Amino acid sequence: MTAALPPSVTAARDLVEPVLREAVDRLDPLSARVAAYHLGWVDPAGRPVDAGGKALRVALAVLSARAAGGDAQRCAPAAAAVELVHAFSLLHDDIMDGDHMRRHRPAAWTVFGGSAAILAGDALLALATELLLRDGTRGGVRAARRLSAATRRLIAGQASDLEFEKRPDVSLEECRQMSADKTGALLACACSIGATLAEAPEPLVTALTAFGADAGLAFQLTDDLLGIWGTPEKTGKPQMSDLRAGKKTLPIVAALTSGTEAGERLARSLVVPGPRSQADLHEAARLIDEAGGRAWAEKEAEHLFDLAEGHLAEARMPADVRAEFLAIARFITSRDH
Ligand SMILES: CC(C)=CCC/C(C)=C/CC/C(C)=C/COP(=O)(O)OP(=O)(O)O
Repeated sequence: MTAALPPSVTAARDLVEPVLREAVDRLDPLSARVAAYHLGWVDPAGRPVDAGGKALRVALAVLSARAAGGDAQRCAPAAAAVELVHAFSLLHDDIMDGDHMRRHRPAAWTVFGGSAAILAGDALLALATELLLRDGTRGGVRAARRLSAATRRLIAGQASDLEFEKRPDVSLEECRQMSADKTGALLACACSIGATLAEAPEPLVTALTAFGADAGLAFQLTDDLLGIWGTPEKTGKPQMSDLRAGKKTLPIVAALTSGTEAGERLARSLVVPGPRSQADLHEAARLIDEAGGRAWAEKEAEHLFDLAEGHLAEARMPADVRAEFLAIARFITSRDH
């Protein structure tokens, strides 16, 4: 069953959006225009719209402050910083992958051009650092260090993702590491940044980080599944673009390494050079399913949800905060967008 976006996400977005808007307003006019479009606040002509992302990382960051008994308002710049790193990564990812659609709209680079989109991404990354350094406490410095380390892992994961496109022999373990870096590291940082800022006891920060790492990998597995079998009307992105680009996502690698006849046939079809027809892509999706890649990914996402839940059970925090963390983790594994 598909879970709905939990209400805590909307409340956190309302808290953090003014901080994001104030930060983006300080950018040069071109970067500010591209960023406002990419963040879903305006249309290409600059008229106000409401077309943003799900704001999951913002919600997780605010929850992590509440888990530590910290002040949600004080955590808003840190939550905004995490969202800005996420926004930077999507802006650049669409350029690298040549993807034309993001969040049901033309990707920013198709509207403003690649150079302007690259600059806007760079500007968002710089803003993220500034926002974190505004909190001059020891917790603020630790939080800035953690976000910087997570950003380095996100970049390392993206580097592996690109490299794997050209390699037919990627192992499931390599693919898992790439996904943990590309997506899990920032989710883990979001889940612990508020507690880090509040200088919470180390066991709480460790448990929240572990929760976020497992939920983050489950997030990427679900994203990989939606990339093949999702509905573009819901995801806001074209179907099959990973397969078209030769990406080694987890369900694909699980199928390729399954030792099945379908996995062998999939491997042979993926090494054929040149553009793939819609029929070829549907056949590849069928082979992934037949080789067990889809079932494996669904089961693995469920297993990671259980692990994430276990980490939360170990941590001391108010019961309502735990319930809200779990609702987001449940959304992550059963979402359709
Ligand atoms: C350095 C670089 C270019 C890195 C790219 C890394 C990258 C694209 C990781 C994918 C993460 C992911 C699944 C995003 C969708 O998040 P979401 O569904 O929460 O997005 P939303 O904000 O649109 O809801």
